[in-house]
Amino acid sequence: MTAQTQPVRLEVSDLTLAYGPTVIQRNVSFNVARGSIFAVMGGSGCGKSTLLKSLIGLLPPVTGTVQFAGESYWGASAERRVEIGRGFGVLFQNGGLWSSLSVSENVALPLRMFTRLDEASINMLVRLKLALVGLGPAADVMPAELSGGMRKRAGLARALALDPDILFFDEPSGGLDPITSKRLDDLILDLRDGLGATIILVSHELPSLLSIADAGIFLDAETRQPVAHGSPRELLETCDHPTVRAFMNRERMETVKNAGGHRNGS
Ligand SMILES: Nc1ncnc2c1ncn2[C@@H]1O[C@H](COP(=O)(O)OP(=O)(O)OP(=O)(O)O)[C@@H](O)[C@H]1O
Repeated sequence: MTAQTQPVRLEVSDLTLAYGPTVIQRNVSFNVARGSIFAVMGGSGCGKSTLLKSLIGLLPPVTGTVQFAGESYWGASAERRVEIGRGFGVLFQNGGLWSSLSVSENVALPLRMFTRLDEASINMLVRLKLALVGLGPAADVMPAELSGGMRKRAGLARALALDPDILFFDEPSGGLDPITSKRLDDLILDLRDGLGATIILVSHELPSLLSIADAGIFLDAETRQPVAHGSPRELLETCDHPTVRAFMNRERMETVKNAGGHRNGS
């Protein structure tokens, strides 16, 4: 079964998002199929992170609905929203690690907070999650000692700690060199293909978008609404909206420029 024929995992209808009186986006509607990677695209400041916030419980929409597996998220009680949120795994832009905790303590944190597992079980799960992202040997390392790519992978291990139903990634490859970024993309594809994960991803890294996303939406900062729906490849090849074209061309130029750029370890 392809991603397109899978049941809908997330359904967003007619969202309006605002900070106080300032509307950031309106008329935002899309579906995400179970086991697919969905990209939220658009230029700087168009509202990608704001949309993500409204999906993970940090910003109530002004109007519209968000449904997970058919259940209205913002229509549910606060207690129920916490329960639904237990099924979310979130990877923040900089990895979002606690600097005073080692890598393994960071990954253990959600297990300690949200489960009644004993220490031995927590240790075993932490080892499993770190192995999954290739960070087994770095279990005792402090975040400050990690490279950018390792920090993202540690954040990913923590996002996976509670075996989430759905993963949200904010700029997973932002700030990484092309090789490290490609490794992270491969890891994200493994999560989809190996574990059947459903992933919502905010990104403006074109190579990454093209290689991993199955579908997506393009938000426009000027009109404050979505101007295109489709996979990044479809938008690149067929969309003639000027903002989308400008984004694709600019990101392509950036990619060419960065191809000879710096190389960090991962
Ligand atoms: N807490 C906030 N209060 C008021 N305005 C905000 C807040 N957070 C973001 N904004 C504004 O909302 C708009 C959208 O911001 P957002 O971070 O969602 O955009 P983005 O597309 O994720 O940008 P980028 O790609 O640069 O990260 C911007 O104009 C931003 O200044």
